[in-house]
Amino acid sequence: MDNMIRVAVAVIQLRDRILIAKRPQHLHKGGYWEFPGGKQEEGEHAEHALIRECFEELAIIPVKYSPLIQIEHHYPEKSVILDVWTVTDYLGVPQGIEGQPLLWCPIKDLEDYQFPEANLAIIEAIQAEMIEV
Ligand SMILES: Nc1nc2c([nH]c(=O)n2[C@H]2C[C@H](O)[C@@H](COP(=O)(O)OP(=O)(O)OP(=O)(O)O)O2)c(=O)[nH]1
Ligand SMILES: [Mg+2]
Repeated sequence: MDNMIRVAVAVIQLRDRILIAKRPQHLHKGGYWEFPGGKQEEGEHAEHALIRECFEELAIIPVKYSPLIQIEHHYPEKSVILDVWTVTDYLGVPQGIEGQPLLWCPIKDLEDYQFPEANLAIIEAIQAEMIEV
């Protein structure tokens, strides 16, 4: 489908925690928790979108990252392909550059937060693949 929106999503891991952010109220899925990220631009490589979104939303630069999962999801109002990456090292200290609240959530507690529907599969992948250290 050519009206799919491709989204780069960063699962930023520090030991047994993942960084989550609260989506600004005025956006699609506003008020839900999310993994930082955003829309891939026309002609942009997926990795570049990941790095750019981390910088724009958190002021960090990922240096160690790998693909985790790709999810196609159809919301009533739009269809997305979430291109999800695990980020295990980065430069800088994450800050909510767009005023979004940030939280380092223990991996085992992720299901206690309200995420968009498509994120269920991401949380399952995190809990299945990430070894708690
Ligand atoms: N960033 C992010 N987006 C998600 C997640 N789960 C999920 O369904 N989405 C959807 C919601 C949005 O429709 C889309 C991401 O768009 P976005 O609003 O973050 O895009 P963006 O940062 O480029 O922002 P903008 O273009 O609206 O300024 O993907 C998630 O965990 N993180
Ligand atoms: Mg975003």
